[in-house]
Amino acid sequence: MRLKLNPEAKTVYRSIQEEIKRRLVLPESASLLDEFGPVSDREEILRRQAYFRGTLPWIRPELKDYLSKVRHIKFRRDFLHDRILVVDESELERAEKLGLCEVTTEIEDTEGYPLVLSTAGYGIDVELVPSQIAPELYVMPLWENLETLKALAKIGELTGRESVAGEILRSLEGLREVMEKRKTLDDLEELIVEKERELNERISEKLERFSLTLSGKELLEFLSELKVGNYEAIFSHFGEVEGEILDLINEAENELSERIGITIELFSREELYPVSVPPERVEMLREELEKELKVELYLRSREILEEVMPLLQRLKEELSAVHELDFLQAVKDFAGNFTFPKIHNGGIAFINGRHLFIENPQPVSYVVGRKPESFDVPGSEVVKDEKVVILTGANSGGKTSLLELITQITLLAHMGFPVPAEKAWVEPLDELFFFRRKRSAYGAGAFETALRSFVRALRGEGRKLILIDEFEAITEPGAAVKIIGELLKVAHERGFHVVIVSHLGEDLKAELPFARVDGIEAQGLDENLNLIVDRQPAFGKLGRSTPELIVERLARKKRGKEREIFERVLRAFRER
Ligand SMILES: Nc1ncnc2c1ncn2[C@@H]1O[C@H](COP(=O)(O)OP(=O)(O)OP(=O)(O)O)[C@@H](O)[C@H]1O
Repeated sequence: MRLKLNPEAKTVYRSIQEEIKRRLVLPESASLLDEFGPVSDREEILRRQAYFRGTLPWIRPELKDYLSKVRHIKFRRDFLHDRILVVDESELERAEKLGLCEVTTEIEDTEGYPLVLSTAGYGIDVELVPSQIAPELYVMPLWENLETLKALAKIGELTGRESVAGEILRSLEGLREVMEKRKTLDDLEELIVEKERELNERISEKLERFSLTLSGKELLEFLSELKVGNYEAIFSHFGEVEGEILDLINEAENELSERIGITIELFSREELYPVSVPPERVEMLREELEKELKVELYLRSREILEEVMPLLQRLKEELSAVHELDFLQAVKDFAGNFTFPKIHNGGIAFINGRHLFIENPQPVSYVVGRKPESFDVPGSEVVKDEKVVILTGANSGGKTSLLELITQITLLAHMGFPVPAEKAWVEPLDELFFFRRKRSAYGAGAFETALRSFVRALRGEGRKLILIDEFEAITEPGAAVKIIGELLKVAHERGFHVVIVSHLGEDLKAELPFARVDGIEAQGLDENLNLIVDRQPAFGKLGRSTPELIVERLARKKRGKEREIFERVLRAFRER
């Protein structure tokens, strides 16, 4: 059963959700939070508390960095055009149904396919299962998500639950060499152009040096040999250079071969300078390389998949568990130093509660309904398990904030979450109402609306907590006492718990003997007439109002006749 909330209580619930949501690192984890909506069922609350008690201690702050690196790994079925499967007539239908690649019974059809697989002994031997026909469909998504796998392995270490990712990563190492060659293939043209340029540079250097050595005495010899027609000597001179250039070309080709893993003759030997690679030769090389790599990638993938296949189910589970971990780290970050409330019987109480949205709030202790035995807050001796409480006090004393704090603690408790307090007791409710003061609403219309919502909260049965912020602001004080007084009597008769903020504490108290009046006490005013407030309400004690404090301050400050008048006004307050 869900805890019913009126619109303003719902708004508080949403702001709590937002606080937790903004701590998630993966947006998809948000759906988990929705499963923790407030419920009225005591068993369910206790079950959730047990769940958090069991899981939150495992959550470490470093987890967040690794969770943010996890991406969903998608394994997609695909039709692969680079392979053909040769099968026996009897298997044809089953093979085609797999829909992974072209299937045939004729060996002639395999022409032009880099990969020929067969269940009938005509190519690489396979069985009719996707993991043998298209192992790349499993292995490539893993390879493309190395970061995710590394993060999962680390998350496993951090949470003390060993991940299968480590083992998968070790198997995937077997793919590195092929993948590096593939990368070289992508950059093939660039690589060759670069080699060509480098080679031509070196040859041109050599030629330059050669022309220089020829410039002196040698040139004269050269000419004289030319005159007598001694061509052999001339050629041997040139031959030496030619040999050196060929050496350079071989060296460059060897380097390239090593990079791409096959032996090649790329550069033309006809024209030695400048050397160049004919484009058709680059194309041929590319095709040959591609074919080789396809086969290599297939074989490697198949080997790896054999090791990895039994781990994939666990991997999937770990990937979805990541969202749960993300949810838990957000809860821990939000509620790390909170406490689990005790399930209470009759009302709500907390010691040193801290408002969620006030920075460095003064902790406040409060009780509505049955006072727990260990509620040992100073001044609480006067508390008599009152279900209806009238909260009074100076302007800006923190009355609205206290109602908000009660709402926050109630909501979190019903979500099964820990609450921002040192100790807390919460009775599982059926309904929670929070009525804010409508600052801009005046006049009969606004009054009527407020009255109707209050009465709606009062009708019907169930365990209810009703929080009302200053109802009389929209009506005359005299009428307000009558209306509020009567409505609070109804609430009391029905056993509902109510906290109502009001400046009419004194008058209401006279009408309602069963109610408690608490006051947020201003301790005084500072020299700028700012209130010095103790946010902790005093139990069973009316809070002094701001005008009273101002009168008091003036009475203390002034002299003579003026002072006498101020003192008389002050006495009027005290005698009320
Ligand atoms: N426990 C607290 N610790 C620190 N600051 C607080 C606390 N409670 C309230 N305040 C601050 O005091 C200011 C006034 O609070 P709030 O509006 O709740 O007072 P109020 O009594 O409802 O005032 P009003 O009489 O105008 O309705 C706010 O700025 C709020 O942030």
